[in-house]
Amino acid sequence: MKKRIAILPGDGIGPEVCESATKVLNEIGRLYNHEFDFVYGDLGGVAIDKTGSPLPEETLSICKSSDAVLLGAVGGPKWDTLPGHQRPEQGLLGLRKQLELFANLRPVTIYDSLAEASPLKDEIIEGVDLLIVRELTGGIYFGEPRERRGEGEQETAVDTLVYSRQEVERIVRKGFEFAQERRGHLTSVDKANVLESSRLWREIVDEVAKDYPEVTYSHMLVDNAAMQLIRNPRQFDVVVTENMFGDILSDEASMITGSLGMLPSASMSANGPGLFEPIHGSAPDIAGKGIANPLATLSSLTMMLTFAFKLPNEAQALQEAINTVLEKGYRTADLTKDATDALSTNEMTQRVIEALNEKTVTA
Ligand SMILES: NC(=O)c1ccc[n+]([C@@H]2O[C@H](COP(=O)([O-])OP(=O)(O)OC[C@H]3O[C@@H](n4cnc5c(N)ncnc54)[C@H](O)[C@@H]3O)[C@@H](O)[C@H]2O)c1
Ligand SMILES: CC(C)[C@H](C(=O)O)[C@@H](O)C(=O)O
Ligand SMILES: [Mg+2]
Repeated sequence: MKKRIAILPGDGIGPEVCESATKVLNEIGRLYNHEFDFVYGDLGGVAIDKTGSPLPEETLSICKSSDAVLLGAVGGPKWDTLPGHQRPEQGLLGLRKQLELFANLRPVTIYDSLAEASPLKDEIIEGVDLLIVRELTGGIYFGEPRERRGEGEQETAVDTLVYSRQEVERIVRKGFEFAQERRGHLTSVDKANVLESSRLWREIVDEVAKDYPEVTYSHMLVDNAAMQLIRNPRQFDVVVTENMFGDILSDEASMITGSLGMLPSASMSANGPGLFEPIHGSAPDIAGKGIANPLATLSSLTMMLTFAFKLPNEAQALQEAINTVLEKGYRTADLTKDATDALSTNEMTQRVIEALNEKTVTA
């Protein structure tokens, strides 16, 4: 199989984790006889520095003409003082919007061998397997107007939270579809006790539910959901929620697994190329040190192999390789208290490549 993959390393640790991903993809290509062609594009701060824009036209066209997009991360202190609409993060938001990536899947799976890395007790995290389905192209991230008004004591700032019926319905359907394929339970998270947009969301969930009679579902307010994720994460199968709630809850949920460096994501449109990225950011505090955990990005590759390329065997092999390195006790610094034993990004990548080879040889 021949596939073209747009690689957008971005800023901070983005290039470090993307390098890990391209090495692993090359190895999968070699072992399973696929040709993965990489086309590189600039996004975020690096793109601002080169072109003045966080999302250059060329990057967009590279993505549109590829079979899948891999993204590292964007942003960092260097660009923090730019006005909102010129920031690196706007490049990512623009890309999501332009590629119509309305459905963001963030699976939270526990690795038994990593239990000690989680701040939660073993009996709370054991067996956790949930999927956050986050709406990605609407809500307060994109509503207009977004502006500052007035000056001095009179100054105000405005963000707008808008959802159309169509935007809500298509993501809620995704939530029900995934629940149907999984354990058959959907939790819809909103703030319907306060927000009008959440009341519309709730109505639509009740309507769409009629088309999925085999799925049980419930509504949960987002503040309670934040607490329940820590109290009893096993109660969740699929969580469907709007853009900002999904952003916050997924970072929180990553700590059930032990580290933000573990959580992958896939962003899907109705038909165009999907975008695959770790949920973490550019981690300026560790950028350039070669110590970032690449496993969130490598897990995002398993999602790419599954969803974009329909290569379940290769996806499974990579997932098993990740399991193997963790079972063998290999840890990057974010996953261990004993920093002297911590592996670098490159060493962890090499261990995954070795595990892939062991599996293929013994298969
Ligand atoms: N998708 C994205 O591109 C994305 C996502 C989130 C944040 N950001 C941006 O990243 C910048 C930094 O944001 P932040 O510090 O709030 O969040 P962050 O996710 O970059 O980092 C939060 C903490 O987690 C650690 N961490 C994150 N990923 C890690 C990894 N793979 N291995 C080990 N440790 C890891 C960091 O070192 C840091 O201590 C901001 O500009 C923000 O806007 C970008
Ligand atoms: C960088 C930022 C715009 C982004 C978001 O809020 O969606 C990030 O936090 C994420 O989770 O992908
Ligand atoms: Mg986030």
